[in-house]
Amino acid sequence: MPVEPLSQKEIEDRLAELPGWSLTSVGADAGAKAAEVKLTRSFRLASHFAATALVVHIAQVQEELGHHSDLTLGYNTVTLAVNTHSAGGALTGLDFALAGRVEALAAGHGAE
Ligand SMILES: C[C@H](O)[C@H](O)[C@H]1CNC2=NC(N)=NC(=O)C2=N1
Repeated sequence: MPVEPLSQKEIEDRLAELPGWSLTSVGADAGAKAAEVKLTRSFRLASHFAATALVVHIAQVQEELGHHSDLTLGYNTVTLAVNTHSAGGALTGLDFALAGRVEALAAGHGAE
């Protein structure tokens, strides 16, 4: 099933509902490769183990949705960055659906 890119207005409206999430430009290089925009958020946790548990929980949700962020584990931080590869790297409803699911579970991990 094809997924449609969201318009700039749709992106702004959905971002307004997701405090803590922002758009970041990643992957630009000096040559041919253009920067991609990703929907991004970082969380801080109480410990490395707590951060690792959040990564596992997010991975479960990503498998359920069939949609996967770049998911980075730091010492006590977890960072997600996501766009939709099958839409050419555009932002789609799938990215915001994942962000909403992650918001709902992160609080239960004490993530800030
Ligand atoms: C078949 C499978 O669902 C697709 O390859 C999914 C997997 N996870 C994905 N994740 C992201 N971020 N974008 C995609 O287009 C994508 N496609």
